Amino acid sequence: MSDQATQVSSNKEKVNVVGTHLQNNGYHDSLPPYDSEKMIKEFLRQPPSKAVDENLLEFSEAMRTVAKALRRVSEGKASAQAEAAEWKRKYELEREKNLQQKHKGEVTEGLQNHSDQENSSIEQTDKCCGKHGICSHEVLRDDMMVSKTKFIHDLAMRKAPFKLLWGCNGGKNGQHKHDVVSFEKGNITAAARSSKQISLKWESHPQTVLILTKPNSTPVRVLCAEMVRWLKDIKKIDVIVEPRVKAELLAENSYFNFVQTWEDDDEILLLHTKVDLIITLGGDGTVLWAASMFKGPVPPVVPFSLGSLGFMTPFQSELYRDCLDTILRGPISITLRHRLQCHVIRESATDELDTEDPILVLNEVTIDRGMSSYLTLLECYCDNSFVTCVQGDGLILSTTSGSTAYSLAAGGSMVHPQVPGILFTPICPHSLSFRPLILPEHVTLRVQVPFNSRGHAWASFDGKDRKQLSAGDALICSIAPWPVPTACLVDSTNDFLRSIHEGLHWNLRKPQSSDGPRDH
Ligand SMILES: NC(=O)c1ccc[n+]([C@@H]2O[C@H](COP(=O)([O-])OP(=O)(O)OC[C@H]3O[C@@H](n4cnc5c(N)ncnc54)[C@H](O)[C@@H]3O)[C@@H](O)[C@H]2O)c1
Ligand SMILES: Nc1ncnc2c1ncn2[C@@H]1O[C@H](COP(=O)(O)OP(=O)(O)OP(=O)(O)O)[C@@H](O)[C@H]1O
Repeated sequence: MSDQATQVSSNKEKVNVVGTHLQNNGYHDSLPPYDSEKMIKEFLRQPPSKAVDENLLEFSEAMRTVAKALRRVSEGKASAQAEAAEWKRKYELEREKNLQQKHKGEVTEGLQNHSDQENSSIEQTDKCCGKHGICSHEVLRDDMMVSKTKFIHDLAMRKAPFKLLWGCNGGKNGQHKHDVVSFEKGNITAAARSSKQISLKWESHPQTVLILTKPNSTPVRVLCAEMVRWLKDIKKIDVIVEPRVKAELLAENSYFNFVQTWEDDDEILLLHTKVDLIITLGGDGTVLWAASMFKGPVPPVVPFSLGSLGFMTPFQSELYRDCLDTILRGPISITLRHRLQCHVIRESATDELDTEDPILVLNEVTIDRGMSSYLTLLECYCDNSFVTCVQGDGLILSTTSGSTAYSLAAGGSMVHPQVPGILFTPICPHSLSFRPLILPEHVTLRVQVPFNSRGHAWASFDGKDRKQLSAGDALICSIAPWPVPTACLVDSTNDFLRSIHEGLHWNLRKPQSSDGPRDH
């Protein structure tokens, strides 16, 4: 189209818009018959009418006001939803705490004759938390859930208690540091952070291990059978496996009759009350699988590598005896991997708390266009502020552990898993300036499919469990109160750097030789 033709066409659109507006406002008589090509050309040849210009200005001002009002309404809704999610999270934490206290009461009452050692370890824990306030007992203590029946109560009593300690450099007597910022004589100084390497110290011997395995793999099946024998015969440890694995073991040999499993999926909800340690045999997907089985607190995970990349699986399967010996003795360095807690809120929900069951992800939640060939349109809010509208293939909300997975492939940064934060990474955005963001861990994010979206969006959780999001549906996402503690081979930092060097060959380049030109 020539420039002139383009100009005429755009003028025609302008006249149509103005014409409609003026007509709607009762200006019938002053209007040119805007459906006639000839009259339009005539109209355009006339010098601009002051009345039309003023009306156009008034009209665009009105549109801007409407847009602002709509944005304010959306932000208000986002804020209300974020607040509701936050209250729900606080309520869940408070409930857990109360249950734990109630349980502690029951334990003390029922165990007056219990060994002094056991009682003193509980006291020590209270001291630790009370004194330093940052010990993770509140979240991770193994006996935290209430046992309503004697059965569960007994199981919980068999769990090996442990302590989590922050490594401190320079702190006197292992004193933990609280202040992030100190204020002395008007000078603001960042105090040394206490969140160094976390170590886990058993207070009694672990007694029960849950082994989770990648399906359909002969090496995994062979190793699993060998490990179960070793744990039972040499270490005298009880073993729990999935029903599928128990069937495989029994098909091999009736010796494995002692291995425990569950019959009903509801029993999975109570596993954390009796499992001291989880062992995974597989790749990163098996660690994700293990995490997904625990909707609340997660026992420490020891991931053995029987996959291809193994970002979260630092332990070599051939050396399992030495590794497990060290881990069962303790103390062990662990990485507390944060998870995201995701709620889908349907447009049809009657109130903001009327959500589907929350889903916890260790890597990421992805909202994409699924089978749709249209651009995804997603409105994003952070707490009560509008972030942006995503127009592209979708959006990834990732944990820092997931930063080396899908988010990395979509151009996000790699982040040390111990850094608390949420990665906001677009997938193929149709915009040149949409760079990925990293947001602080305390925010609540809301991603909504607006009513003018051309298609549905699809949310998937650690690459699984796809849910359709229709216009008006929203996904609310915040850091979950229950991290996944994974055992380190060396420590968090060493393991992370090793995984990006070995897994991704990060910044691998042939070294340049020293011969050739030099600065003098
Ligand atoms: N384009 C992509 O890179 C892409 C696409 C879809 C899914 N994924 C990832 O796959 C994950 C699901 O894993 P799966 O094993 O069940 O599926 P899968 O069997 O398809 O394996 C996906 C690959 O991602 C790797 N991976 C998983 N978590 C990782 C992590 N935290 N850091 C580095 N690499 C990681 C695995 O080692 C594996 O090689 C999803 O959470 C998502 O992050 C990646
Ligand atoms: N116990 C399990 N039950 C059902 N599915 C599982 C189980 N463990 C793992 N999976 C699934 O099997 C798939 C492959 O597992 P995993 O990623 O551990 O092995 P891999 O693909 O061989 O290794 P890598 O991811 O390192 O390439 C994943 O999608 C995971 O969700």
